[in-house]
Amino acid sequence: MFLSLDGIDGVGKSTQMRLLVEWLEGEGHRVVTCRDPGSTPLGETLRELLLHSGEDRPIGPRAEMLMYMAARAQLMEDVIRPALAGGAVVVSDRFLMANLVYQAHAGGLPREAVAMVGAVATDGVMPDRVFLLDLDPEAADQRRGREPDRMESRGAEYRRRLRAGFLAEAELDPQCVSVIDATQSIEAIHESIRSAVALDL
Ligand SMILES: Nc1ncnc2c1ncn2[C@@H]1O[C@H](COP(=O)(O)OP(=O)(O)O)[C@@H](O)[C@H]1O
Ligand SMILES: Cc1cn([C@H]2C[C@H](O)[C@@H](COP(=O)(O)OP(=O)(O)O)O2)c(=O)[nH]c1=O
Repeated sequence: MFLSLDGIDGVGKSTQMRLLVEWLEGEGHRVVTCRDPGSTPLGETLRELLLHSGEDRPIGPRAEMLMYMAARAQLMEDVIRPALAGGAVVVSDRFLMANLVYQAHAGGLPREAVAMVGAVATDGVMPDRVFLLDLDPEAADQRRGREPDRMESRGAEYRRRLRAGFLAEAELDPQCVSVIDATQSIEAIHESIRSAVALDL
């Protein structure tokens, strides 16, 4: 089974991922975790470039989209596909939905073009369930508690488009995407995620 968590920055993904993995392992499942972009040598290098490049190394919107896709393609080949083949539960911190939202809905690239590149990058392997943690961007900003990185410093309007983009993507695939009200307590959110996963397992 392949699960992913997504949503705007600071919404509580890492917190929920940790709790979900602890619970799954406690239930006796073998769990493989990853982060997108990242979790391979190429992916971590691309992540560093994507999140920490300064003005001396501009990254245009198309290059940015393709760099996220390249990181994901390597992640699929080296981590996700072998883990699924070996019977593990894969839990990914973000996946293709983030590309559709950050680079298409909020970033202005055509959604269908990004989706087509996504089909190549993932080789058609998609999460069985995506947990979308939904929160007002201002509330998420307050939770973050550190300096914004390159993606996080794009301003309030971009962040509002992100939230709307995530909700629009969720509406396109309500069977697969569970939208969770992230204003709830950490434990209440964990409980919703856990009960949905228990039904799927
Ligand atoms: N439901 C919640 N309510 C209040 N604070 C939360 C909640 N979930 C996470 N936090 C806090 O918000 C901050 C960001 O959470 P984190 O899991 O790192 O978010 P993300 O991985 O989405 O950036 C952390 O300090 C975390 O303890
Ligand atoms: C996967 C992905 C992430 N992103 C962005 C979202 C985040 O701002 C950033 C990295 O995500 P994340 O792992 O959430 O970083 P953090 O350590 O800040 O929690 O990259 C995209 O723009 N496109 C993508 O395809």
